[in-house]
Amino acid sequence: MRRTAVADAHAHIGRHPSATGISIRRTQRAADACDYPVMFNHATATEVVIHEPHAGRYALHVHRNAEVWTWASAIAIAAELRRELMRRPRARMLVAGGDTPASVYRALSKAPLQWDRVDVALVDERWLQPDDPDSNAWLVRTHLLQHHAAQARFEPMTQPGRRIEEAVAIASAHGLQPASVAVLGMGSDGHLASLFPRMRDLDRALDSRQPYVAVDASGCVGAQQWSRRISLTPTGLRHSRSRVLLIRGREKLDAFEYALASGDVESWPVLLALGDSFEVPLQIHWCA
Ligand SMILES: O=C(O)[C@H](O)[C@@H](O)[C@H](O)[C@H](O)COP(=O)(O)O
Repeated sequence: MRRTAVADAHAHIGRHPSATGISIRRTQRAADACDYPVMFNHATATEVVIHEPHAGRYALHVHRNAEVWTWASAIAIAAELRRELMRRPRARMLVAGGDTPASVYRALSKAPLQWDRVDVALVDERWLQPDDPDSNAWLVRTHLLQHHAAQARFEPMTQPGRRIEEAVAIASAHGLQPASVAVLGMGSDGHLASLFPRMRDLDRALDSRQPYVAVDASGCVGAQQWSRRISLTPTGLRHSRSRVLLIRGREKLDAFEYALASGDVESWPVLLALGDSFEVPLQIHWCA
């Protein structure tokens, strides 16, 4: 049976505990695990860094540059989908919006998978119609649902004439199905999906038993001009078998480290992706 890129990365590693208590694992040939048209020499391009106190909660894949980050992230996501398709008739994937994941989605769209057996849904959406270039649906259609991935089945949340309550109910009904992977983004303020630090609706979203809620992010800088949104909840995230967090830039890595140090979910909702209830660690892919 074919191994996943991430599994191979872990299988081929040599482990070097450092003086700081951070152990660094150097990957070798992780990209060989996937029959992608791999366009870079992946060997020794990536380090997996695990802060020991959080071992088992997350692994941080540090990539040498944006190209390696793009392809390694896409390969890791494709491997999750492939593994699911080997076991089940369909695979479900949740995807984030924002600017960061566009190149990963373009690379992923070329993965040789049976995309007609893949369902794609959003982690969150701004309350915009799907043909609005600022909507997350537009991002997904433009960058992910291309090439092979054009065969995937996409569930946009918004539609002309659909009220926000209906959109939430429909997304929540679909969101009860298990997803093989949730592709997540994070704002520099530590927001996850559309769960913003100290947002007025945050407690309700955190306590919700539904996979999605409508939120009012007025006053939250990270929400930019789109304060009305629909977001995945912690309940919704628990329906994903694996989580991949895509971040780039020193500012976001620093924010993540502040979040870990603080441990305060209301100030750093990204911590929800780490929760103790998950069976597999969060896989973070980062480059400068
Ligand atoms: O609709 C949104 O704004 C997003 O889904 C959001 O949660 C995003 O993932 C982060 O804000 C990161 O966005 P950037 O990649 O643009 O920094």
